[in-house]
Amino acid sequence: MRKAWRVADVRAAEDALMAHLPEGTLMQRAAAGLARRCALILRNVYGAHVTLLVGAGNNGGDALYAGAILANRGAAVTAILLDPARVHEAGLKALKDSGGRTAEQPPRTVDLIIDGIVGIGAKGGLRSGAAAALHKAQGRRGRHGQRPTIVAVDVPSGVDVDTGDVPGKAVQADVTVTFGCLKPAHVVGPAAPLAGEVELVDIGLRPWLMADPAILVPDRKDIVNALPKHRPTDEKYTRGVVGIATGSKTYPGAAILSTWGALAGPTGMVRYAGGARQYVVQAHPSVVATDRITEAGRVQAWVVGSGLGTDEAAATAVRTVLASSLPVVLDADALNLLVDGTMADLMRGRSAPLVLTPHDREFARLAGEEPGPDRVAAAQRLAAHTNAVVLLKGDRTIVATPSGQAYANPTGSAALATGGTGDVLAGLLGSLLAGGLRPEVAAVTAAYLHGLAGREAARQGPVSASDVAAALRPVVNDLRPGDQENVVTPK
Ligand SMILES: NC(=O)C1=CN([C@@H]2O[C@H](COP(=O)(O)OP(=O)(O)OC[C@H]3O[C@@H](n4cnc5c(N)ncnc54)[C@H](OP(=O)(O)O)[C@@H]3O)[C@@H](O)[C@H]2O)[C@@H](O)CC1
Ligand SMILES: Nc1ncnc2c1ncn2[C@@H]1O[C@H](COP(=O)(O)OP(=O)(O)O)[C@@H](O)[C@H]1O
Ligand SMILES: [K+]
Repeated sequence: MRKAWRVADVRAAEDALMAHLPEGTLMQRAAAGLARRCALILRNVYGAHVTLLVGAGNNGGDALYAGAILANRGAAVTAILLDPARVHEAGLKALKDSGGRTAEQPPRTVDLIIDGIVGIGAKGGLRSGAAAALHKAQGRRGRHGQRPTIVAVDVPSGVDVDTGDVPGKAVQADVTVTFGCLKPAHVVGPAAPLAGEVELVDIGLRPWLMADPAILVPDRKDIVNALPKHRPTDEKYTRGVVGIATGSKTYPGAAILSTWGALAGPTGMVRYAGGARQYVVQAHPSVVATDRITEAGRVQAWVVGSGLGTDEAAATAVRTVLASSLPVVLDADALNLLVDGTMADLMRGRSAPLVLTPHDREFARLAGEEPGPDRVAAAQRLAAHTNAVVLLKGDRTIVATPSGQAYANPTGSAALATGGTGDVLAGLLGSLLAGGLRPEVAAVTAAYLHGLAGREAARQGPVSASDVAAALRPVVNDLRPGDQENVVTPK
């Protein structure tokens, strides 16, 4: 897992580390890493035109020192000081001593813009002076007529570092060079795509980060490790059976899509219970279908939700699974049935895992408030309140546990923003739960695989939820560890 820490924890670690180092050491390390990445982007540093946007804090200091390193290597470096009365003096001196200069306007040629406007000290969106300087520099062209590359120092300026919110104007970076550790803005919210490619420079901070990370971000290895391995002795029941109670005669599509998602998961069998049974069996002959949950036979987890409606029969279905001692996923209509609070005790009193998968509007109905700018905190609050793992859907889907752990999914794809893809996700998630994964691991794994499937489907053209469902199986297969086989060695 990659990890992101909040600003207060970063500052505490920096203070602790700096107490052991000569003054300025951390900034020198940061600037060296920043300059190294800029040089790689420029390829020929000699003769390159670099413009620094320099704010009044240490973020500007980093930019000035990196500018000095590039100037020493023969780049023409121009610093635009956004607040000339408050500038990192030692950094400015270093730049000037290396042949760099200051100016009020960016020069005619700009190959590279270094955004040192503001870092972890940010408050609100870009201020007007900074936004104007950025706009001008971005309008220039490089030596070869190309648009300037933008490298953000630590974070793209203008974002809320702790939440990933973008409250106003902000820098859209090609590359962000960050120091010591990732921060939430690199991995969640609308800020994350503004960072472009994120490079983490080691400045020796990690041993001093005492606080727990605010957010975990799974990578491919985590998902490979999470996926169950089939044993040679497995049969369908030992692999787990997932029960799907979604869709209805009116909405059979939801049932077909969620069973499709479930079929891509690790379970040995998928049971369906509900009004769309005929359609489901037609689409997926391996599914064993009944009309009602109580008739379905044994399963190891239930998915109840989308397309079910919110009538008394639907409410009974939700109550039945909540009263069981099985892991449960509640999605879509099932979430709306929780809103009036009549099932609150049943829900909070469960000891078996429960995963809620709201999108923003479902979240607002359920929580009584919009997720707002801090989606991680919002998901954590709902998770604590409901005693459930909450998977808050979005372009960077968040998973939060009742104990306050939060994960951000890195694989989201706008291709998923199409009707029915949530049904596919819920089915897959149910299969992972029935396969024995802990609820937060199942949720994180499902979101990750679902995002990859969206990307894969998008390679073939416009995406529908069926395409995402069809793409899931090869995606899962690609990440699933090889099954144990009985290998017979010839004599
Ligand atoms: N600490 C360390 O050891 C290390 C720290 N390092 C570096 O220091 C950075 C943190 O530096 P920092 O604490 O000086 O704050 P910083 O991000 O420069 O911002 C403060 C300035 O920004 C201004 N400003 C605020 N909001 C704004 C906005 N929306 N738009 C425009 N301007 C805005 C604010 O103005 P004010 O509110 O005071 O008027 C003030 O002038 C960190 O991100 C990393 O790069 C590295 O060298 C590694 C070692
Ligand atoms: N812009 C986006 N980028 C990445 N993923 C997205 C985006 N928009 C939606 N998604 C994903 O698509 C799915 C949509 O689910 P949902 O809103 O329940 O739709 P439906 O109810 O139509 O199935 C979620 O997994 C969500 O995270
Ligand atoms: K910055």
